[in-house]
Amino acid sequence: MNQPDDNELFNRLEAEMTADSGGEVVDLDKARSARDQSADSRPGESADPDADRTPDSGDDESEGKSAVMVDSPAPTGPGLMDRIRGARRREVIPAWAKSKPEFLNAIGWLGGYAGHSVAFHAVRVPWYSVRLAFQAPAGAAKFIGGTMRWVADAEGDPLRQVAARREDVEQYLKLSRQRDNRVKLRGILMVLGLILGPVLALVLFVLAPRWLDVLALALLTAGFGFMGAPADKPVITRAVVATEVERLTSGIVERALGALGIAEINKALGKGGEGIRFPAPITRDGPGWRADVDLPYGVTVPDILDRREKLASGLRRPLGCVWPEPVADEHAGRMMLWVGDRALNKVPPATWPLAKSGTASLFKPLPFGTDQRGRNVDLTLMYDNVLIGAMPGMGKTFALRTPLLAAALDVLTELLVWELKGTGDLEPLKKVAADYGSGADDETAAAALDSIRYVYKDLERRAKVISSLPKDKCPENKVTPALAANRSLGLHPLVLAIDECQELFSHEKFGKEAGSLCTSIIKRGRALGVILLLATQRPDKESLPPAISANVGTRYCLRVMGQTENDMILGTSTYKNGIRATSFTKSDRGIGYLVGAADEPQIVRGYYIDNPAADVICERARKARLDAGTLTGLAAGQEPERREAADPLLDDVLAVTPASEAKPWNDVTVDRLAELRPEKYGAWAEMEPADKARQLTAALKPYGVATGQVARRVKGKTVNRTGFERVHIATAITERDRKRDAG
Ligand SMILES: Nc1ncnc2c1ncn2[C@@H]1O[C@H](COP(=O)(O)OP(=O)(O)OP(=O)(O)O)[C@@H](O)[C@H]1O
Repeated sequence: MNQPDDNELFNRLEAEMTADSGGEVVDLDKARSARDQSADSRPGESADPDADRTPDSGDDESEGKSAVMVDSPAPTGPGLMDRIRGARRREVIPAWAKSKPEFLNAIGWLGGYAGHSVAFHAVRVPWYSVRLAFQAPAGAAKFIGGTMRWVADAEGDPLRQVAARREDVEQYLKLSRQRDNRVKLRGILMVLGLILGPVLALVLFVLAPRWLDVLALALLTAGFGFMGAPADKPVITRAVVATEVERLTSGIVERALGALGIAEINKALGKGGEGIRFPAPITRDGPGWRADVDLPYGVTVPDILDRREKLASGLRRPLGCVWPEPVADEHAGRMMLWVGDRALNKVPPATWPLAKSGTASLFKPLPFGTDQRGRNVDLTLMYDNVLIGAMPGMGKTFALRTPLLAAALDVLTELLVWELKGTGDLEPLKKVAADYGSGADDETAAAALDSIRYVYKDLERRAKVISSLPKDKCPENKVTPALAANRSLGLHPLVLAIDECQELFSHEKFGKEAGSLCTSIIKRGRALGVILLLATQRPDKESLPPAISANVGTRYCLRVMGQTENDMILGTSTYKNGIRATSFTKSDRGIGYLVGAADEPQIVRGYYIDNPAADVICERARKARLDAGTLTGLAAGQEPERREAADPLLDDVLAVTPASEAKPWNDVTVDRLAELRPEKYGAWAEMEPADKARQLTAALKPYGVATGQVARRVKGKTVNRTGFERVHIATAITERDRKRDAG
C-alpha cells in the first residue's frame, strides 16, 4: 500500500526523469541539491498551498523545464524536542501574586468586600428577624403538609394513576405494594417523631439553660421562616449586585471580526473559508477576557486597530473595554485581544503605592501607573530619559508629576523643575527642588535655559570625576548606587524636568541653545546620573528637536491626533506597527502607550495624584531631605544664581525703541516698557517723570549703558530730558551674548 509520502517521492523521481531530455541515468543527489537550491531561492512559494502542484503538470512540460518541488517529502519544521524546548512557559505563580502592591491590593479588596457584606447584613438583621417570625407559621404549615405527603408517599401517586389508566395490573400492584411498605415505615417514623419530639422539647425546656432554649426556638423560627418565604422574595438580599458581563467566546470574536468589513476576514469566515484560528484558549485575564487570534492571511493587527470602534460594536462592549494589540515576536497577524469587564477610563484609579509612606531610589523600578488588568507598571528612571506627549488636557502634567514625586522621595536626587505653562501644576515640588520656575514668560524661559546650562556644565564635571575613579570602584564607567550615595563625589541623581518644553525649544531666542544642550544631556547624561524628563503638547520638529525625540529611552504618549505626533513621541514606525495613541478617546485622560519601560509597549493608566495629594507627598519628601541633610538650592532658601540673560531689560528696551529713534528719552521708554510688560515695569510707569528717568538710568547702569541729556525740539522749543543712545543698548546685548557663549 502506498503512503502519501511514497507517492510524492515516486512522483518526484518520475518528474526528474521526465525532465531529463535523453532518458539518461539521473544523478539523484545532484537533482536533489538543484531542487533544494531552487526551493531556497523562492521561499515565498513554500507557504503557498498551491505549490503542491504535480510535477508532471502540462505547463512545466510545455516549457521544457523540470518541475521544482518546493515542499520536502518529510514533515519539516522543528521536531518534538525542539518544539518542547521552544515552548513558552507559563508562570508558575501568577504575576499578581508576585507583586507586593498587587497582592496587598487584592487582599485589601477582599477584606473590604467581606467587611461590606457583613455590615450590610448586620444592619438588616432586625428586619430579617421580623420577616422570619412572620413567615414561620407559613413555613410550619409547609413543613407539616410536606411531611404528610411524604408519609402518604404522594410523589408515587401519579405513577400509580398512569398504571391504573393503562390497566397495567402487574405494574399497578407492584407500585401499590411499594407504597404500602413505604407508608408503613414512614408512618412508624412519624409516630416515633411525634412521641420523641415533644419529650425532647420538654426535656430541653426543663433542663437546658435559657440561652439554649432561646437559640433552639430562634433556629426553629428561622428554619420555618425560610421555608415560608415566597420563592420570588428571598429573606436575605444580596450585598453586592454583580455587573453581568457576557463571556467572551470564539463565536463572539468571529462575529465582531466579521463585522469589520475586511474582505479577507469575510472570505475566511465564509463558506469554504479557513475560519479564524485561536492559537490559545480564550481565558480570564485580570478583570477581563483575553483572546489570542490568528487573523486570516494578509490581515494585520493595525488593520483591526483602524477599526477598533467597529470591533467594539461587534463585541457589544464600550470602546474603553476593547484593546486589540499586536504580539511582539509573532507574525503581523497575531492579535492579542483583551476585553475588559469595565471601560478602562471608568475603573477607579488605583492608589499610588508611595502615596502614604515609603521612600524611593531612582536605581529601582518606581510605580508609574497600572495596565488594563490593574497591574502595576514601573519605570526605572536611572540611565534613562523620559518623553511625555499628548494633546492639551489629556494628562501630561499628571504623568510627569508621578516620576517627579518618586524622585522627590529619593533624598539623594537633585531636582530642577520647570513648568512653562505658568499654571503652577508642579508647584508642590518647589518644596524639594533645588531650582524651580513656573511661567510662560521670557524670564522663566531664560531661567530654565540657565538651569539647562548648569546641568550641561555639571555633565563635564561628572565625566571627569568618573574617569578619575579607580576601575574597581567604577567598573562600567557609570554612576552606581554606591557612587551616587557618596556625597563627596557629587554623582547623585540629577533630574531636570521641563513641562511644556515646546515653549522653550521653539523660543526664538533661547530655543536653539536649549535644544542643542538638551540633546547633549540626553546623549551623555545617562551614564552620569543625569535624567531629563520632558513633556510637550506640540511634538513637531520645531517644538521638539528630532535629535531629542530620537534619543529618549522611555516614551509615554497619551491621546494624540495623528500619526506624525504618535511617531514623534513613541518613535518612528510605531504607528505602522499598531502602537497608536490616536485610538484613545477624549475621555481616556491619563491613559497612554508606554514604550521603552518594558520589552513590549504597554497601555498604561497613570496614577492619579492631584496637587493637594502631591503637596502632602512633597512635605514628606522635604522632611526626609531635611533629616538626611540633602535639601539644597531654592528649597533650602538659597536663590539660584542666574545669568544676566535671565533679565530681559536690554532686550525689552531694544524691542520698544523704534530703529528710527536714535536717542529716546528715559521717561518715554519707561511708559513703553510698562505697556510691554505691565507685571514687571508697571510700577515704574506710576512714578513722576524725573523718577522714571532715574529708575531707568539705575537699571541700565549694570549693563554699562550710560544715560545723559538728550535735547529735542518740541513745538518749536528745545526740551532737554534724560535719555540714552539706542546703539549702546544693541552693543550691550552683543557683548552680553558673547560673554555668555564663552561660558
Ligand atoms: N491618570 C489619570 N487618571 C484620571 N484622570 C486623569 C489622569 N491624569 C490626568 N487626568 C485628568 O486629566 C486632566 C488634565 O490633566 P493634565 O493637567 O495633566 O493635562 P495636560 O495634558 O498637562 O494639560 P495641558 O496641556 O492643558 O497642560 C486632569 O485635570 C485630570 O482630571
